[in-house]
Amino acid sequence: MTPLRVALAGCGAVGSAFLDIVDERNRQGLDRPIDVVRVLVRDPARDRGVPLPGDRFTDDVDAFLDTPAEVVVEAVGGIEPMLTVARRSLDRGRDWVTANKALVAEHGPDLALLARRSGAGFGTEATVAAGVPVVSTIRHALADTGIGAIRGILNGTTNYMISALEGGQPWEAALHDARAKGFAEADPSRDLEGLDAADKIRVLAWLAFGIDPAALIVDRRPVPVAPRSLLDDAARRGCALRQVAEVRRVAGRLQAVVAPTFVPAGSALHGTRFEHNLVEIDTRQAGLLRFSGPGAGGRATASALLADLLRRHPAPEDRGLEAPRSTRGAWRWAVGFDGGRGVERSLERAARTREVEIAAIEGDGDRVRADLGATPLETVDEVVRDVAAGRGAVARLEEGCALPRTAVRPQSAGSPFTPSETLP
Ligand SMILES: NC(=O)C1=CN([C@@H]2O[C@H](COP(=O)(O)OP(=O)(O)OC[C@H]3O[C@@H](n4cnc5c(N)ncnc54)[C@H](OP(=O)(O)O)[C@@H]3O)[C@@H](O)[C@H]2O)C=CC1
Ligand SMILES: N[C@@H](CC=O)C(=O)O
Repeated sequence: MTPLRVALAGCGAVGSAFLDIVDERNRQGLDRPIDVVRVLVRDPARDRGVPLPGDRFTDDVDAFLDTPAEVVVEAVGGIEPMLTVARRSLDRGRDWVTANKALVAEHGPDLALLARRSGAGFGTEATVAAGVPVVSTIRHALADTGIGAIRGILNGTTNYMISALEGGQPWEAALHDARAKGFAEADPSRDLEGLDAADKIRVLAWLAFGIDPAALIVDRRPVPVAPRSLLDDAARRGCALRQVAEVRRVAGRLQAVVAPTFVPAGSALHGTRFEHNLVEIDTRQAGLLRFSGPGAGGRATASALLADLLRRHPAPEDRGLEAPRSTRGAWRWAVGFDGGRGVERSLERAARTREVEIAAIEGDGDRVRADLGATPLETVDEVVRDVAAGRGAVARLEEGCALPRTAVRPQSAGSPFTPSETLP
């Protein structure tokens, strides 16, 4: 298969994670290989420990643009020189896939128009909420069905720092960690002052309401430095502090805000912690939709870049996986045993006696975890009793598919499992 040629702009937190993911994917050898033919950086001589030869790196924008590639992936940030690189790439009909929300918030509609004219793809999934697919949800899955409001936590760095402060970490140490983990912008004041979240809410407003994102005025309030006293105030009122971004239709107009906000304890906003993001979409037809997951970090963002890229250059339908001919081998009950010598062999024997299939088993003698095939609960109970009684092991039920009880068997007398922390 001819490889798909990609030119990558940027090899920081996001760009280097993109190279790692591409390398892992190429090694699996299942899909069309991706060849990253050029990487644009400021310092091409620096050893970055990435799976790509050093001679692919350049700081020369013209050399970067002149390298033949079907797709340009951008993970640099800021307006220039990336606006020029985007325009020139799209003009040439190259797909442009970007994580740069500042650029899309300022120039998204112009770039989308350029892409339409040249027939190039324009992928922006990675600009908002990193690994959480809200961009394509709003653009494609919801299309023009009607959105009343979008609200959520859109900045992983600020949320990470607030969570760290809640856990007793000093503010400066939290900032240090957020930078070290690759969450923060090159200038972290963009995170804390709400500029990053404002760019993201502008991008979402463009996609949801068709407004020029650059024209949307966002009422933006910075998170104060070391907001310990705000956290305490919030707690006294049964709330927690979060940086919340929102855009809402009000009387035929759009109102947008990014601000440190008291949110009720126990709410989804409160439950969103560390670098996770939450996006709530108030839809006219389907009610409130909620999306959450890692909203910052190299790998989560690179995953969104790769998804945009693969949407235009899909993998072949046949991935060499065989469709199962029966449901045998699919797990139905996950059980674990602690203690009791030889518990693994005892489990195998009990399963054989009761004609229960063991789909997978792993253990180290005294601790065993097994996936049992589709089996009525009372048979699972019997197997577990046999093992636990004979070996003195403690059994845990981790997960199971609640098949109906069989008519012929008596109801089990009490559960042989000890309560498991993995089940609510
Ligand atoms: N980090 C994250 O969690 C997320 C980031 N994003 C966005 O992704 C983009 C990249 O972020 P991130 O990887 O964190 O940033 P980094 O600061 O870690 O990396 C930026 C990269 O761009 C290169 N670069 C910077 N300026 C130039 C320039 N003028 N010419 C050529 N190369 C340049 C740098 O080169 P060098 O290495 O030589 O300095 C570096 O490799 C930004 O738009 C960001 O907002 C989006 C979602 C999440
Ligand atoms: N700095 C941003 C990175 C992702 O967009 C954030 O913290 O959310």
